[in-house]
Amino acid sequence: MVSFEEALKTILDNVSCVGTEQLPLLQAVGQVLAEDISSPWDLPLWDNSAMDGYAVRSDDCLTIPCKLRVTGYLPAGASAEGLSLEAGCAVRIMTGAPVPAGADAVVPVEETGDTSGEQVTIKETVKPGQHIRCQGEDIRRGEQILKAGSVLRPSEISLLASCGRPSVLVQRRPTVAVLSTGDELVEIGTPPGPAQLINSNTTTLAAAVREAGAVPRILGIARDNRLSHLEKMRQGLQADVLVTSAGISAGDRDLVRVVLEELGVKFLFWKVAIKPGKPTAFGLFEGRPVFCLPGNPVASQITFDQFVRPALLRMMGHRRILRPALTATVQEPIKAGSRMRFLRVQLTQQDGRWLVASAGNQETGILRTSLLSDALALVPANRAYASGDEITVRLVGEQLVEV
Ligand SMILES: Nc1nc2c(c(=O)[nH]1)N[C@H]1C(S)=C(S)[C@@H](COP(=O)(O)OP(=O)(O)OC[C@H]3O[C@@H](n4cnc5c(N)ncnc54)[C@H](O)[C@@H]3O)O[C@H]1N2
Ligand code: MOO
Repeated sequence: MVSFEEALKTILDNVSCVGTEQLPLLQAVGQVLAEDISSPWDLPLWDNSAMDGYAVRSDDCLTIPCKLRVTGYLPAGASAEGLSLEAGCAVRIMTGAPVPAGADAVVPVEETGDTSGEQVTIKETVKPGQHIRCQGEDIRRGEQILKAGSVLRPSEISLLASCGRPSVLVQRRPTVAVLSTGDELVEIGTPPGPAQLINSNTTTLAAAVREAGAVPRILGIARDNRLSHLEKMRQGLQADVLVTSAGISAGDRDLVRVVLEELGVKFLFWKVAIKPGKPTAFGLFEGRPVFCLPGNPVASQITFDQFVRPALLRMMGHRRILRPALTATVQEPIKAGSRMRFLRVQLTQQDGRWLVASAGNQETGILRTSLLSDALALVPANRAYASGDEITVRLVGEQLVEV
């Protein structure tokens, strides 16, 4: 049996990006850039006004107040070509409009008076260069603005759009086949009969695949016989990644590993010293990862989050692949166990410290506890904690703050 750390390392050492694709900007949000980007032009493209007001020559405004003659009007979108500001003159200008030749400052309208006629009074001191956004002050033409490996957030998209890029080369999202196994399962929509239960793991795992940014392919249910497993798994092995649920422990009908081996999957481990999630297996089929997760819904969710999610993120080119961890203070004693454990916990903040408390019954059949938890506490094997001890917790889900 491998340790949690060994299992994660084995997985991460054996996965890599699956290829690139050219995508329109909007479809590329959240993906990882696969090319370096240089700007084709200066940004700003030309000197422009940062305020609604008057373009002036600062030398004309050495004595305050002063009066200038208004000789033009430049709304955003108007061209300043051929326009040159004479001494003693001002041009009415709007935010974003090009600054006319000769002007070296913009005076916001609030700092002016007597603006009705052909004159304007400048009421405040004018510094050369004020309220002018200079050509190229942000980015120079030819300058590298984004490196391959950058994650495309709205701020990266903003730069790409400003550079006139309609599409970009990004790391492709892997396809992930999701297969549940078991004779006891019925699909959502069919009321479960005696000894039957709803196949919830398929939808849960597909949702987690989508949340990670990859593309789920639902294969349905493989029944507990070799032929059914063979048929579904052949399909599943065509995807970039195969994730199976259940049928991987010691039961008489636990066929997953045997059939995958028959199809050519080479397993690198098939048990991990963690609770929940001991019967987790990982293998490769023609270099593509195959994850076999335990059937217990909580175990399958936790093992997906700890093993499959980081692997998918790495396959999409992300460098940040682990959920954030923090140190929290234990409020109730935690007993030692023989395997490393993931406890579903709640976090609260007090006097700048994080306090951690169990989110409820930790049995792997209990779904409610997951709903109530906002982190997983990582309890090493054979380690007990007393109240007041510090423990590492890993946040689950997106952590936002309420208003
Ligand atoms: N002798 C041993 N028995 C078990 C061991 C062991 O090491 N030795 N490990 C236990 C642990 S821990 C777990 S976890 C389970 C996992 O076993 P499997 O992955 O083989 O899963 P199953 O036995 O087929 O099912 C477990 C449980 O989950 C329910 N299930 C299965 N599929 C789904 C689904 N798609 N949606 C919702 N629920 C599902 C299933 O009905 C069972 O209740 O094995 C222990 N036993
Ligand atoms: O360790 Mo099994 O993975 O829950 O309950």
